[in-house]
Amino acid sequence: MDDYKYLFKVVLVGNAGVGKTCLVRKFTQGIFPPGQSATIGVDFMIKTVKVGNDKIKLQIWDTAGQERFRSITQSYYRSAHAIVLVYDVCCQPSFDCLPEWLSEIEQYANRKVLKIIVGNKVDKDDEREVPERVGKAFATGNNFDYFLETSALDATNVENLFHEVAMRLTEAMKLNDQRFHTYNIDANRAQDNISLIDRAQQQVRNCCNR
Ligand SMILES: Nc1nc2c(ncn2[C@@H]2O[C@H](COP(=O)(O)OP(=O)(O)OP(=O)(O)O)[C@@H](O)[C@H]2O)c(=O)[nH]1
Repeated sequence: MDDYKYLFKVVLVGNAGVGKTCLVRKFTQGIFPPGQSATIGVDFMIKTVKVGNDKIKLQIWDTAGQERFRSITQSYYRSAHAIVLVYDVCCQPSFDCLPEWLSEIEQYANRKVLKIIVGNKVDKDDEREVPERVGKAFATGNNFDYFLETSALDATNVENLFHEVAMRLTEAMKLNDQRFHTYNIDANRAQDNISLIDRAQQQVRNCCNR
């Protein structure tokens, strides 16, 4: 049976060629696709993970990094629970474009979206152009919720990335549920109060009517 506690929509964005599709396929299918071609528009894959005893369904949207698809991909931001902004640690221009991606996120995504930044391709350490501390500083300085370096090729941190997303969203959702529950209890109490007042007024009215 397809039972799960929550379904979360996770959207990957970032420059063309940074490895978004490879990250998604490594996580969902366990493979590093050879000769991965550029994404056209958007694509999505689903994987269920466990957070504690809860089954969480992740609907992972892989968007095209190419500029010509930007207007299509922008429409996927709004309903995202989490946005994973990916750059390539061996490609300085992909890091330099992060402010542009950030302003898109701020413009199109929900204000409360979980914002994660990922530096991919750490397996090519000898070709690294962006030091880890620089990525981390960008993440902290721009209020990202989480920063991680990954490799879709050798699987470094790929599971960690999506599990962290699932865990943080589940925590947020449970907190929200609790608040909602408390709100309902308060609302019920308020109802009780109103009905008590009503009854009291009724009695007063009855008294006066007598
Ligand atoms: N060494 C190494 N190469 C990677 C890694 N991830 C992706 N690649 C390579 O980078 C290239 C682009 O990967 P994609 O996953 O297609 O990149 P993308 O971000 O989805 O690109 P668009 O679909 O055009 O936006 C491919 O040749 C991959 O084989 C990685 O972690 N390490």
